[in-house]
Amino acid sequence: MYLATRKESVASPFWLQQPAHLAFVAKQALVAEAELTPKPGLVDRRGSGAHKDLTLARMRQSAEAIEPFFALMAEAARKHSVNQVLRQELGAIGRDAETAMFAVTGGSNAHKGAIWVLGLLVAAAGQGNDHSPEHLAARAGSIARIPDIARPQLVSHGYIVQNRYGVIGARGEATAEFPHVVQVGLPSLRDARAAGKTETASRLSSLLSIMAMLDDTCILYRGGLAGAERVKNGAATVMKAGGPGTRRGDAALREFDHELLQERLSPGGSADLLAAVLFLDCLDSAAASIVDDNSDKEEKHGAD
Ligand SMILES: CC(C)(COP(=O)(O)OP(=O)(O)OC[C@H]1O[C@@H](n2cnc3c(N)ncnc32)[C@H](O[C@H]2O[C@H](COP(=O)(O)OP(=O)(O)OP(=O)(O)O)[C@@H](O)[C@H]2O)[C@@H]1O)[C@@H](O)C(=O)NCCC(=O)NCCS
Ligand SMILES: Nc1ncnc2[nH]cnc12
Repeated sequence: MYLATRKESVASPFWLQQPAHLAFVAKQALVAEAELTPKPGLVDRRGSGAHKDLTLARMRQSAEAIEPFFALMAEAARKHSVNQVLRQELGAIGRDAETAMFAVTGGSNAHKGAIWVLGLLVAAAGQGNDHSPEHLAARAGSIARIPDIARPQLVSHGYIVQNRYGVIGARGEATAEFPHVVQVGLPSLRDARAAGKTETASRLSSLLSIMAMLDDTCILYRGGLAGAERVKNGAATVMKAGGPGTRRGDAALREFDHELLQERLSPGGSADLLAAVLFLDCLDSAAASIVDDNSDKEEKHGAD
């Protein structure tokens, strides 16, 4: 049986490229991220983590509310090449999605970063039939590098932290073509699966690997440089202890979660990037399994 290898370019069938389908996969990635338990400092099935204004129900409502906007982004991307007109349309749709998110969450910021990250990846996926993670991240990066000329001058947490500490933040992650998604989170997810870990432990491993490396502006805003250093070290300690799904790794994870709750630190940026990992993994696996199925049929025909 022919198995597509990761380096090969796998053409996705047309239905995988449909805006509604891409939006559904993006929404599911957000719901899967929110439901993944136990995540350090974040909202999960156990409760609100280090947040006062977010709950799992609100995260789900937010994901539902922004799903139609992902479909509009994919639709816009089909109509244009990577150019300024597309960038403006995506920016306008993204801001409408933020408004819809704030409306259903009563003003809480559940998914602003995710609208940005997944919006760009959905747009990239809407533009063609190569759904390999590397290709989508590169195309999304080239959209993100086009200036958003209609952007209102907002003093966001990310803006404050970028000026204070010189980190690149959510915008820099995208313009650099999502290194923490493609080079850190996705390999970690797949390595953990290959090592026989459960899907939950594999997703948690992916999250912790990202947390150990990312300059998360949410952590920096609340905890400063010292807090950010403690979070990176804490996540690395869990991974060095064997990672989630091992006795020592789970014990280290419990301790780490406790520390984040005490210090009110929540890695929202890392959570968004985990959702991006799950989105890319789903598209890639779907395309690869379809190639696998078709090739199997071709082989049988050949043998007849
Ligand atoms: C380009 C934008 C991302 C705006 O950039 P800016 O730097 O101004 O960003 P912020 O408003 O601070 O939001 C960025 C969000 O991105 C997530 N994030 C953080 N660090 C990283 C990173 N290194 N890489 C990737 N992503 C990162 C994070 O989102 C999550 O955290 C949110 C909660 O954060 P915050 O509000 O700070 O914290 P609270 O707990 O609510 O506050 P307090 O309680 O402490 O007061 C949560 O939403 C998660 O999603 C950052 O918040 C982009 O948004 C933009 O330009 N949008 C305009 C529309 C557009 O063009 N859209 C494009 C569509 S394709
Ligand atoms: N699970 C989660 N908890 C808190 N903030 C988040 N931002 C994105 N996902 C999150």
